[in-house]
Amino acid sequence: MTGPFGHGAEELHSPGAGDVADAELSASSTPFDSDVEGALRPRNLGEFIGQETVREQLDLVLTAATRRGVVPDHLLFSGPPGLGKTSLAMIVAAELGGSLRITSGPALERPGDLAAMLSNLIEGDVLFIDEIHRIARPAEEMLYLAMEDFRIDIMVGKGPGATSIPLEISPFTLVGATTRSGALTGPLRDRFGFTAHMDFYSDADLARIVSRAAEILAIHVEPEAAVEIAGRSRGTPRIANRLLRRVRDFAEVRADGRVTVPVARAALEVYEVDGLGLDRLDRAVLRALLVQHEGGPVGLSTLAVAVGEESSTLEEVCEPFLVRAGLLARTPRGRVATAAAWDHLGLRRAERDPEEPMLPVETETGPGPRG
Ligand SMILES: Nc1ncnc2c1ncn2[C@@H]1O[C@H](COP(=O)(O)OP(=O)(O)OP(=O)(O)O)[C@@H](O)[C@H]1O
Ligand SMILES: [Mg+2]
Repeated sequence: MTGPFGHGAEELHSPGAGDVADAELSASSTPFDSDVEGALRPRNLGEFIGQETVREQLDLVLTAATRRGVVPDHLLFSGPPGLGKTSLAMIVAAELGGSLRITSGPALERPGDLAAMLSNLIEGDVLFIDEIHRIARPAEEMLYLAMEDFRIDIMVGKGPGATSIPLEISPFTLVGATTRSGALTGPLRDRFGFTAHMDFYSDADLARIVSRAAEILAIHVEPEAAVEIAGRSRGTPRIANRLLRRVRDFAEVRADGRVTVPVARAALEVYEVDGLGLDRLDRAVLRALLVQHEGGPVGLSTLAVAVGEESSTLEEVCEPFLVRAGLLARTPRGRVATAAAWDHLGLRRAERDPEEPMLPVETETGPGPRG
């Protein structure tokens, strides 16, 4: 079917857009995972476990606005993947009784895409923009006016004859989520009235999350086994829920279906999740750092090439946890491994002449890091 919008629709499938979709698939979860994730999402602030500070602050913002009868300020949730940003956005809409419109930075390539969403909002709606740091510049500029004055300017025509028509939009609350708040421009960041910095969860909170998920999925998990799974979940609820499902598979196929500590341990060994919760990619990164680069310092992009991953995946997914676990440090000269990293992989640093300069690091695959 070809119509006046045929061309526009084709633009959506430009190679660039395809790359984005692929990157998203590999960086987050498979469609099947997200189905189950939906069932496990906390539905209100009371069900949301952990992040006490964020919960208290958010509760105040929402309660105060509701009492005054106004729409709450725009909210920004920042933190590594899987910590509950999308869940919190859904909770905000539920607590306010408005409906939730979901989009993402990469989907808002042209300002027209955003204008369509904004002009369809009704008062009290929550507009959720995931990965807001990836929004294209023209759409971002439209957002400034929309966030501040609940107004957008629609451009009509092209060239010198173009005019802009102001359009009122209904008061709404924008909820932005980002894994890289540092990548947000100053003007955009300044327009949020509240920023929630989500931190990794404690093992105790993760154990509660595992037990809650086990109950919803009707899996028998002993309390100590929940603690065992929690300890290997890299401080991340999404990983805790995923490990629980893999442990359940193992328990059903190789045991009597009940998850005990020995069952959990054996299962996690099969899935190559080690005692600290490092997975295959985390270990590959550490190994490249230790073996190929003698513990660093080495640039992030060099490490990414060594393990065949995108730099952004390393930076947003692996690195925050490796730093938190005390295995990796960031220095102005690059990433360095800590003593704990050598111990964890059971490797020993080669004896070296202390006078010998640390850089540049040459590897058998070619010259060392550039830039
Ligand atoms: N505080 C919590 N209590 C219980 N379950 C949680 C909590 N936070 C997250 N989860 C679970 O973890 C899953 C992932 O959370 P969510 O999708 O909200 O993360 P996210 O921060 O949006 O991740 P991404 O950056 O990858 O989009 C949810 O499906 C939910 O089941
Ligand atoms: Mg999300």
